[in-house]
Amino acid sequence: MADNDDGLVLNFAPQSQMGMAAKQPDSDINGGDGAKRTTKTTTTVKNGGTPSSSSSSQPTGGGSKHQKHVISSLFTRNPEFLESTQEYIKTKDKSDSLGVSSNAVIDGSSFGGLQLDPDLVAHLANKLEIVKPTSIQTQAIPYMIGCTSVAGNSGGSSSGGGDRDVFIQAETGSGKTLTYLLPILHRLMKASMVPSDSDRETWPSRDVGSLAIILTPIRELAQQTYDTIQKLMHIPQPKQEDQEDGEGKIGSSNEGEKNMVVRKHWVVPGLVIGGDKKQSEKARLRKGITILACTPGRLLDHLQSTQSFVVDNLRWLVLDEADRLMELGFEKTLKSILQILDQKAAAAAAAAGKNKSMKMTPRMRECLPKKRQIVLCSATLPDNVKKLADESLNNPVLFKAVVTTETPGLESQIEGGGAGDSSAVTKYSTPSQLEQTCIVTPAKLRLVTLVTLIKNVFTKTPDAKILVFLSNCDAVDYYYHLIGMAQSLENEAPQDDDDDDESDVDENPVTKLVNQLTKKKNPTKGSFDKSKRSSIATTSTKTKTKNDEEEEEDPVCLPSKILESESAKVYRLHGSLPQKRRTEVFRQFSKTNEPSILFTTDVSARGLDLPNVTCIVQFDPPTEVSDYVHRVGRTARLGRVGAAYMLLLPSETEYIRLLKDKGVEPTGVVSMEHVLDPSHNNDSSSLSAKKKKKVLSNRQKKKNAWLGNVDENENEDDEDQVWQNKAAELQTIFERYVIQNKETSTLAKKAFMSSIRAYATHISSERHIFHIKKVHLGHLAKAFALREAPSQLVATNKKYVQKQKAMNKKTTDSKGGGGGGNGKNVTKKQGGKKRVMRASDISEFAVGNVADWSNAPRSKKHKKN
Ligand SMILES: Nc1ncnc2c1ncn2[C@@H]1O[C@H](COP(=O)(O)OP(=O)(O)OP(=O)(O)O)[C@@H](O)[C@H]1O
Repeated sequence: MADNDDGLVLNFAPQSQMGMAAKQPDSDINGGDGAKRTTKTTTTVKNGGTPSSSSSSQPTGGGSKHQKHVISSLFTRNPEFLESTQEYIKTKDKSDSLGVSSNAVIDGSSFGGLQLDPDLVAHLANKLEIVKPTSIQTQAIPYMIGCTSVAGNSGGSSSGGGDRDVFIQAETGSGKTLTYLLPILHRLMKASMVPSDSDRETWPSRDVGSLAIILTPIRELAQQTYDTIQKLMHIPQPKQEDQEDGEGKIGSSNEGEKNMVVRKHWVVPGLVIGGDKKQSEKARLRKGITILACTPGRLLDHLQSTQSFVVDNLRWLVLDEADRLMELGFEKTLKSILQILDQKAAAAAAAAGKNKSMKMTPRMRECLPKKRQIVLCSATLPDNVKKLADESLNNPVLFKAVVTTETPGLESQIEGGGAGDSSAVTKYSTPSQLEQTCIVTPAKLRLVTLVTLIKNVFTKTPDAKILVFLSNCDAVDYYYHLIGMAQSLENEAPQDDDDDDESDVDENPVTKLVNQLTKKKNPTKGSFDKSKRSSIATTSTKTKTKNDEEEEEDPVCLPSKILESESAKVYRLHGSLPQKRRTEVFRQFSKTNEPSILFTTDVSARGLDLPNVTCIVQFDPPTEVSDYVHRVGRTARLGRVGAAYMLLLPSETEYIRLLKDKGVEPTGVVSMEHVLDPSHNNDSSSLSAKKKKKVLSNRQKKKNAWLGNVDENENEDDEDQVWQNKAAELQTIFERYVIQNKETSTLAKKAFMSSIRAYATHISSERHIFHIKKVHLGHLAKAFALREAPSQLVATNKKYVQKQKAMNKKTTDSKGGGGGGNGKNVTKKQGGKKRVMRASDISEFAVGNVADWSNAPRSKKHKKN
């Protein structure tokens, strides 16, 4: 254990008085030149342990002026971040942009004006309170329902457009789902019209099979789309006598629709996602699902194995979050899906040519697209999607609500079927009313900054709903437990207090805390033990018995005791949870109006429309800028306000420039003091001034310390002392909780290692910013409330690597060197040797070579070796 990072460092004397226990500066791997070196350390107290005596001649209780300077090691040896010297903090002027909402509905417009079916318009207004369209809806809906053609269109239908493939590109929360769903429903409604005196046999039926497939990369998104379709489908069927009053369809001004009635019972929505019972899905597909929401893997499975799944007449294939669906992992599945759909369509067309019925009524042929239309939909348009447009789409037309590229005329390039200039810089756009702040915080302070930030949000908005994005499932599990279970000392049950008197003498909160910690005789006792866990669970489906206590099902959420918001609930959502639990969490977090935090991976980054999310926190930066756009897009939806925070290490601040290059401009960049120090909470400018002054006087203070002089900036230091003590106290609570709870300690180590692995997965163009060698692993351990030096973790990791190697060998042997399962094996060259990583080694969205990070220098000694 490297003790330099392991505990509270209490500073009672100038360095001139320091003895052997004085800290040596860490190796320069952390933060380079900017690393701040402490000069006042004399006594090290390991959290939860006994103060280790140093050679300091100073007593540990009150007395000299310097004795009240208690600086936690949290605040020493951190790399500097001086806001005023960073040119990229000149962010856009808030007052210029934040007032205008770029993804809101358009005043003075209406869905009726878009030529949508009047019943549908009435239903939207009366039941769903959707009256005015957004910009992207105004642009794309008229074309997709076949009312308008596109200038220069050579491939549109005779009905004036609507049949070409479509790309819908607009900001997050701008209503893209309704943009493609409303035209589909409108055309299905039209296809449902039959002459009022017609025979039942001539009515459209479910036998026609699936006419629209909506493909999404994530199950929750498929579920959400399915729910939306269901809501839209609840259009009341007009009474027959009303429809047959001689005027035909109510509200229709179309001559051809006179004496027609709507028979829409055959339009049935369905959902097919992995993790559900396949047999029941098969049964539903056999009966006929007209609009199917699904995920790629399960769709391909049914296309290959469910004979009764009819897709011969498919008219719409919507790829929601198209860029994600085209990424590695989905690309192959998607290609296979397209191949099968093409084969089936060709076979059906040939059969129809031989006079075999395709179960399409004449009205269907008239109202639906003449052939399958592919609709690609996303807030981001990277190059791989342009490539897809070039290769697979039918003369596509692009509808976009924002400028996405610097290259003028991209729209026409896509319309013409070209992939565009691959050298063009892809530009993204985030809602203009979204407040985006980057918080630069040293690795050691990441945890306390996160928790204090959450507390600050709850203070400002007591019923806030917060999403915290992490890079991997293990980190989600860990922080969910930590924030959900740890509690402050005041909330703790009284302990044995044999020697209480001593602790009351010292008024310093940190010392008091340390004294309390050293009193613990049995570390497994206390308020954090396992048995307590069940008692604070809010929702548990199982009745607890003695025997099954160990296996007790996890609750859906935990009531946090650490967040100073009495009723704050902590949730978690990631791809390794059972599907039932995922659905439960998604639904509960969606509908809750209580203050809540959802710890999640990128599984929640795209498409999810979680109502009233106040704020997004990116604790781990995303691995691509497009992911940043989607993550922050979970708030500030449809013209509402929202805030997004991203924590960056001082060594990562260049990422802000990279964001700017891609069109994403944070509205503020601040250091962690802005969060931790309450006096700065609402005034970032004063922070800069204060910070600047502080850094400038740093040398002088060091000098004073060496000379044993009284510091002139003492008052300012006292102010800092308060919030620094508070932060240290918070850190200690977490560290103690981890130490006392074996289960959490294991989770913490797992989370640490998975996070390091995930760090290695940043795309190559970002790797110079997010390079593991720039991260001080000892400092980073603090962010996981771990006091163990990484060397201990490395030992664990070595075992892990060996185990994985053995497993890989087994897999390679048994499969004759081939890849396994759905995932791809990644071959990495290491030290001249090839090492195969199985896809199963990799946490969700957290691919990386386990061995990479252990090669990073961890200490001077290690570096030398
Ligand atoms: N015209 C409208 N009027 C009122 N509400 C609308 C309108 N259009 C969409 N909505 C609602 O706005 C919310 C956001 O819509 P949606 O999820 O389709 O956004 P999106 O553009 O697909 O976002 P993302 O890119 O994050 O997937 C939904 O709750 C939807 O029902």
